[in-house]
Amino acid sequence: MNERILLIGGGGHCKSVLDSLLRLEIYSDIGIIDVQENVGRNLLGISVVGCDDDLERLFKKGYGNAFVTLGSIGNPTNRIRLLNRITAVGFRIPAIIDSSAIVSSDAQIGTGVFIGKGAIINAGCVINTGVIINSGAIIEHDCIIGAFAHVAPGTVLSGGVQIGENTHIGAHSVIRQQLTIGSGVTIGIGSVVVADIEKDVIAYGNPCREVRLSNEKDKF
Ligand SMILES: CC(=O)SCCNC(=O)CCNC(=O)[C@H](O)C(C)(C)COP(=O)(O)OP(=O)(O)OC[C@H]1O[C@@H](n2cnc3c(N)ncnc32)[C@H](O)[C@@H]1OP(=O)(O)O
Repeated sequence: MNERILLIGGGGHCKSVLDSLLRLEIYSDIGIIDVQENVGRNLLGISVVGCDDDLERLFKKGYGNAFVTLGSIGNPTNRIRLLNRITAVGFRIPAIIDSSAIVSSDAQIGTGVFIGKGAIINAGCVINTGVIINSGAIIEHDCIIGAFAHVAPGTVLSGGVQIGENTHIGAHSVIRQQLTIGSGVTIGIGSVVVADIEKDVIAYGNPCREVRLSNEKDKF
């Protein structure tokens, strides 16, 4: 346990990732990157050691790993920007999987992926770069989750579901087997999805219906 890691973004999602990380006991030194006014504060006993402008300096100081801990509900633009930034600096970017999650050895997990407490990823799944599989989500066999998607807590993806890039699946939703949900979609909390959903829409309800197109106002 002699590796050091920076967590990029010190809000609520960081707290979840940090809690998982502390239980894993992989890293000897964890630092948080946040806005300038938060430098010196701490989260779960871990210090905010700098802001975005300090990344190069901290990399040279020996923080070899970094992980984006900014959350998103619908628009992952900032998560993508930060992942590109830490990649450019040269950090190694791990996947972080909570010790209580069950992940099939037959699943492929990309870099920068977070898998939260009690989540299940079954055989044949592909979880692409920067995806968040949040607490208690069940991703059944052969699902493919596009980069930077967020599957919120308690969601159930039946077998063979495909989720597009940047899509948010609202907490406690259920998706019928073999369906495809496009990229840039937000599915509302508690939805029951029984048909494919096209890209760039907001959809919710039981049965889940496309309500309107995604636009900048909607993507919060
Ligand atoms: C760890 C974490 O916390 S992860 C985050 C988990 N959270 C989520 O996943 C939240 C996802 N977001 C949602 O579900 C949101 O409700 C959205 C994106 C679907 C809609 O948000 P908004 O556009 O702000 O909708 P708003 O709250 O104004 O509601 C508009 C209407 O839609 C209805 N509505 C909103 N969401 C839903 C939903 N999920 N199911 C059914 N109806 C809904 C509202 O009741 C309202 O109806 P009305 O016009 O008859 O009063």
